[in-house]
Amino acid sequence: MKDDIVLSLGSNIGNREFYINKAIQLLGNDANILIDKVSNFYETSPVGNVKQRHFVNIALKIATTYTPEKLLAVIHQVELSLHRTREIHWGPRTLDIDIIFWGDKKMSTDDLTIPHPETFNRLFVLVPILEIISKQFPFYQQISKQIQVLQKKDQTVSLIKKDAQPKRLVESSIHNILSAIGDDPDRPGLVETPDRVARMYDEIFSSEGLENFEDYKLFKSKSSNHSKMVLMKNIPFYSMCEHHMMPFWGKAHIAYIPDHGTIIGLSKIPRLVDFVSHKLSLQEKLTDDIVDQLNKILAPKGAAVVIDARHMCVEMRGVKKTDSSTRTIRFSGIFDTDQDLQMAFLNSIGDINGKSI
Ligand SMILES: Nc1ncnc2c1ncn2[C@@H]1O[C@H](COP(=O)(O)OP(=O)(O)OP(=O)(O)O)[C@@H](O)[C@H]1O
Ligand SMILES: Nc1nc2c(c(=O)[nH]1)N=C(CO)CN2
Repeated sequence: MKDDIVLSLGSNIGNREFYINKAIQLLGNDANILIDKVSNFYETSPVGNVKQRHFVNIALKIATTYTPEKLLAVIHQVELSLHRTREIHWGPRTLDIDIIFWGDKKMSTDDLTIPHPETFNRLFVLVPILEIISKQFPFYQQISKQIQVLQKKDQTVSLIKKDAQPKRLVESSIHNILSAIGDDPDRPGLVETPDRVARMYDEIFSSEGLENFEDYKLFKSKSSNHSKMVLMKNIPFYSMCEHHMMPFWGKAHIAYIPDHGTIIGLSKIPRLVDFVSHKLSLQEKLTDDIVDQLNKILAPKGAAVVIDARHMCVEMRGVKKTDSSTRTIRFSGIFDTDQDLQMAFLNSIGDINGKSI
């Protein structure tokens, strides 16, 4: 990991700051990528002939063990996860990531040109980059000179107030809530609470904005055993209900019948449960999400999910039914029609009378 690699990110559809933050998070989650510096966020006028909304742009300095081609593939995957489609050249997008510099490397293939060919025509690329590179960076002089040239043209690039960035928005909202409930957000016990809650939200809502579970590997097996039920039970999860933003938590029991010997790595099933539960949801929705994702990924002959959960919004407020638990069940494919299979699944997870978790 030696070259300073510089990326430019832009978004002009939906919640632009959210998409940019999510992309930073997804890139940072990759074990082969180290995020070294993140620039401020800028609102920029669209460059090119397409009439469209203003963009939010930032620059990242990263290090990676990937080759440029492999990094481009990872970038395309991140763009895809964030609903990026390629319709209009230079047109609106939820997210665009370009590789701008790779140290002082110059290369050009059918798929990749470094430095990015438009770099020195784009103020929205250069201004954020200048902020995160050192004076020793190979293109430093050229970048700062070209910024002065472009500033005389019609491209606008203005710093977005830090308060408009998602983490800051959560912090200021929590600060307001603390005041609104009659507490003093500035007392010693609470001064760090907004920052703590914002960081916690990053963790417990890490799947917000992501539709598809992608962290899995499928295997093909010829063994006839692999047409039998695969069942994983007692998978613990924590989620937050979308009605009250209060926790609900419990255990998921998941089974599927492989089709044509296609199976999924076992550790990926709990990861799938984490994926669907790390966003605002409902128990019913979580149950459906697990089945739907399994169907999408594996196309099994059938899938079955039982979730037993306790809900803070039922126990701590309103009806206050402490210790009550809720069971949701969903079958698909042959589980839907084969009652023997349903019973086999329910018997295997035990406790079909729904004893508390
Ligand atoms: N340095 C680079 N960084 C990212 N993509 C590049 C680069 N050089 C060439 N490409 C190629 O450009 C293709 C189109 O990229 P993309 O759809 O992001 O274009 P665009 O955003 O419309 O235009 P631009 O790349 O000028 O911002 C990519 O599939 C990739 O193969
Ligand atoms: N301001 C701004 N304009 C653009 C951008 C962008 O990210 N920011 N991206 C484009 C295509 O890559 C085309 N035009």
